[in-house]
Amino acid sequence: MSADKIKQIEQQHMDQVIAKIKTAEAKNQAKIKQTKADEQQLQADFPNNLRIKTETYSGMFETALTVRQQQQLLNERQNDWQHAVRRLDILKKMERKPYFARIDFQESANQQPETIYIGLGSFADRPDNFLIYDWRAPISSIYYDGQLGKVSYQTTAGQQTVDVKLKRQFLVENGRILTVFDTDQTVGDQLLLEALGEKSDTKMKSIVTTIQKEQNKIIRDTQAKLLFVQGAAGSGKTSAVLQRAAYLLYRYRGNLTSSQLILFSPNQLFNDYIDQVLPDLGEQNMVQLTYYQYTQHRLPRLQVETLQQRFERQMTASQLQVNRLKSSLAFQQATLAYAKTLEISGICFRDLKFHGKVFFSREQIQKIYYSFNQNYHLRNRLEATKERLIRRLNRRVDQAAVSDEVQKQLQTVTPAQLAELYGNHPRNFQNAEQEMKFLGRQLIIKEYQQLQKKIQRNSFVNITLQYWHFLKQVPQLLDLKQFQLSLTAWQQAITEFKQRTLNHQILLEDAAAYLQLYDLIIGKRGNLEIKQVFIDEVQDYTPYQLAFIQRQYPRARFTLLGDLNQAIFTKKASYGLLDQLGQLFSPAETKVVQLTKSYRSTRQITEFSRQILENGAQIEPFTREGGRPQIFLAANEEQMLTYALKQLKKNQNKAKTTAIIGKTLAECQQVAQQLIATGQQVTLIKTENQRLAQGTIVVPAFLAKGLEFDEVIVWDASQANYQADEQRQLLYTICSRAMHRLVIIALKKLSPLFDRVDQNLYDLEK
Ligand SMILES: Nc1ncnc2c1ncn2[C@@H]1O[C@H](COP(=O)(O)OP(=O)(O)OP(=O)(O)O)[C@@H](O)[C@H]1O
Repeated sequence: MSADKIKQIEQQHMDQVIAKIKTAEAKNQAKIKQTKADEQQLQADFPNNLRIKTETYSGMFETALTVRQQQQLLNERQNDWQHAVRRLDILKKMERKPYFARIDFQESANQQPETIYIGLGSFADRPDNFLIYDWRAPISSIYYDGQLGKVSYQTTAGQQTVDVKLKRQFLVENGRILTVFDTDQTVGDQLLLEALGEKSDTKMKSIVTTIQKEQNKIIRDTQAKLLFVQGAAGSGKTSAVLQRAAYLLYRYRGNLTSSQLILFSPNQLFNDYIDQVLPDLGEQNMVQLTYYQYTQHRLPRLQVETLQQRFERQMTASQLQVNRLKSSLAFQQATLAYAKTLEISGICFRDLKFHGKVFFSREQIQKIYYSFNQNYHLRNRLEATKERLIRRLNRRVDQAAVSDEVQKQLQTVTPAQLAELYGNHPRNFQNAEQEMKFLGRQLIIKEYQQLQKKIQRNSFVNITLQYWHFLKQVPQLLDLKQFQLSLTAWQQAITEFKQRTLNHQILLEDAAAYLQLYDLIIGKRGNLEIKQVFIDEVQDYTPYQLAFIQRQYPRARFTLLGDLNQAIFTKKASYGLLDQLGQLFSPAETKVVQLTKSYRSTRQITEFSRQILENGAQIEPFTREGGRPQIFLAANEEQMLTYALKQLKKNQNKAKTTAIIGKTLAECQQVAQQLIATGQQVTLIKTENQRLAQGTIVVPAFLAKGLEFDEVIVWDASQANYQADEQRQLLYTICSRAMHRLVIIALKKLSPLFDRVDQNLYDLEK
């Protein structure tokens, strides 16, 4: 059959499906209206149906029951309504693009071939007559997994094998089929090529129509407790994990909701960049946060080191070793061991004060804390202490209530104040003494409530002092020599920690251990609700941080995605990460998937940037062609600027997004200023709380993580700026942000980190 004929027949089919989708939309709209009307009716009728009976206990019970029932009915209507609204949203999307693929297959030789169409959601015009299958349905897997011929897929009843006869892809716009590709005509990659050739956007798009086989494995895995994805820059890790979240929500519908998923992102800017993907797939967004946000939220009194501070912090050799120690699992083990010793002695408390005077001294509190027998562990020890403190507080309040001073004060209150003191309390006191005691208590209770809150919130635990005490114990708990550290160097680190806390500051590497110790002392239980934790750019987490996160979500399965070659914070230490993870998750329940093909950049850019790495050989470029990267060696700053302006002009004509990526924020501020002075429209991205913008942006490397741009101009990749070997991963990360064009500008002498790159892979201008 000719291609035109195929297209025509397929269009007819699509038209029929769209007509049915439209009918369903109308029905859905009616349903939305109906459920809303029902809800309003229910609300309006409520006062008529409700008979308030409060005279007797059973009457009150009956009233409460009616209110509960009403609430339940309302909730049901609300759910129906939300469900219908969401469904309508998907139908509207499907009306424009009902499906993107068709598969013909035979279950066995003597059975009729079947045809299915695959789209964003499933759609049936009658029960069991599916016109479209959800891309996440078990059968849809064969579209992503294999070529023609025998292909297996996983069903709830086990593995099933079918013979795939036809695999057809459609490029659709507004209900019109633009192109049809049959993958047996060796144009399987055509659709992918089209997708990758598109312009960059300030929002990430879903990859549902072109998920690759390896990515499909990540998306559909339901076995592993730890799924670790090591993938080259641009290999689709982030894309795959978002598709995975959508898949899991579908697969466990009814048992899993988006509020039970959590995603740790590298920075807030990135969070914003990816927040459309799940809604585009018809799912609600999950909680997205950064590790910094998590720790800062839990440490309101301290200023946790920001991304920029962390990136730009200069460390001496021994500070680097201290950092390595504080990042390690050995340090975590030391924290746990130290906490255990606190069951016997050594806990640090602070005085609880009232009106500036000591109310419970720390010695008193400590005495209570250690008065319980050895069966009391940290958690119940603290609980029991709090209980006793509250009891003592109550006794003191009772005493104060009948004191002469308070009783005298009572004589002076106005009738209105008196009425307030009585509140709703029935006035059936046994005697006048009881009544005066009650009123006295009411009068002073507010003042004491502050103290009570302090007790409830564990304010009497001096965690900073405790952590400092712990740091001092560390040489007894682990071998400093293993971290090439002398005792003096360690003591210096303790002094620095103390100095910082005096200024209310804490380093990110201290935050995990500090919180861990606090959690152990107060016996904080993990969040049992969360079922899936996703961590993107995991190479920038330390083993300690991962261990800490793992303890926060004890019931969750973990998907960790990263590229050890892009460790811009943890640098080479990240190469050992996988080994360390082996200590946190059982190897039997761990699955490691490698993604080696890089989709983001043109072949020329990937071939160039992988050579910056010492071990980049296994990164495979995707065959999308473009120009060779350009390197420009400028003699002075003026030339740098002129060259950059020339590049920007080219892109502005094509309405492309260009990112000028500098090493530090200071450098970026300077470049942006200079460009603006020449009349250029540029957006400087200074903090992670900004939004990405179209056009030209100037962004420091540490914020460009995970993002991509049509063109990247690396600002000043000179020897002066990128010299040390530990900058290699940073340079690779920056270069690999480019989708279509990569330009590198350097002042005077190019960074030696490019020495490894084959000179035929780029154009050099001077
Ligand atoms: N199967 C696919 N179909 C279409 N586009 C894809 C596919 N896989 C990846 N891409 C595209 O490649 C680009 C890079 O993907 P993504 O950002 O998910 O990669 P990554 O591995 O997280 O990269 P990095 O580590 O550099 O942050 C995106 O534009 C994405 O849309």
